[in-house]
Amino acid sequence: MTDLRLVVVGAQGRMGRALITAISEQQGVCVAGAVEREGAECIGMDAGTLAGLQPLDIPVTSDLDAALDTADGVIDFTAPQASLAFSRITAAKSKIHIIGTTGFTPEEEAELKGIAESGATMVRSGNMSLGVNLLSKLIEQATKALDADFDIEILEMHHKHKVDAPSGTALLLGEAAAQGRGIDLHANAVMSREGMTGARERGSIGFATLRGGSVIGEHSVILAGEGERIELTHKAQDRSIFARGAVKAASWAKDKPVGYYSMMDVLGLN
Ligand SMILES: NC(=O)C1=CN([C@@H]2O[C@H](COP(=O)(O)OP(=O)(O)OC[C@H]3O[C@@H](n4cnc5c(N)ncnc54)[C@H](OP(=O)(O)O)[C@@H]3O)[C@@H](O)[C@H]2O)C=CC1
Ligand SMILES: O=C(O)C1=N[C@H](C(=O)O)C[C@H](O)C1
Repeated sequence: MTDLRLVVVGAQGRMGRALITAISEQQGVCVAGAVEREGAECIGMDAGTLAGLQPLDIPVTSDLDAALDTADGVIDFTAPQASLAFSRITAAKSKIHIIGTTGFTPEEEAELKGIAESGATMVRSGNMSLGVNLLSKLIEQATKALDADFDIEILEMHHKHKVDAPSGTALLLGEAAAQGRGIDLHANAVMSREGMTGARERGSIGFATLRGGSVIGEHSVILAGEGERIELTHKAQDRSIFARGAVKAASWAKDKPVGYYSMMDVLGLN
């Protein structure tokens, strides 16, 4: 069987380089293209060299449209507006589009879903790791079993370069907690606290964000009751967990109909 041919967009980024490495290491897939923004200093450079590997004979370009002519799909960990622009291309060409980008507004998310349904086979998740997706299932079970006497608080820490908050993972875990409790996340979320906030509202879901250093990604969901506290935590130690998850999603998507899927679909956890 021929390899699944994948283009990495945002090739120069932290995740772009981890993706080139993960695709190169895995059987059944290959790097078919590497795309960066027009004018980026890495345009023309070899994708393998960019990722710190042996040369792959794939030069970085700024033209996703052309790169996709000889590829099956795209893996995209970039920025919300870039992912939206790329999705119009993947949908027009009926390709696989795996999106790890976070920080979409609810309106942008709805737009992305509509574009996917018009032609792409899209998998999008705020976290592509097996561990976080399994954790979200455990959180759903825990919040289903415990009533609102247990306060739900979600704490996350990431590296100093991260530009969106709360993280995509924190929101994903918040959705799982809300789902377990049978409530709407957005109606019950408290995204930050400052000053005379008043006492905590029963049934709300609180978020707290820390940023610093090189932390790859750490998330805790705390269920705080009277006299006891449960903490469910995931700590990412290497970006390869996200990259391997994204490659798995692309392989899974290969024979799936056009549509908008999540990592829970890929992992059979839905
Ligand atoms: N779902 C998951 O499992 C994970 C998600 N993420 C998410 O992935 C995204 C990227 O993270 P990270 O790699 O750390 O960020 P980086 O800033 O290191 O990388 C993003 C890359 O995308 C490029 N880019 C942005 N806009 C465009 C464009 N229009 N055309 C081409 N390239 C573009 C950037 O180029 P430039 O620098 O020129 O802007 C940069 O090279 C974030 O949203 C992050 O939250 C990260 C890890 C795991
Ligand atoms: O920006 C990052 O680095 C990460 N972003 C994702 C998120 O927003 O949750 C996933 C991971 O935690 C790393």
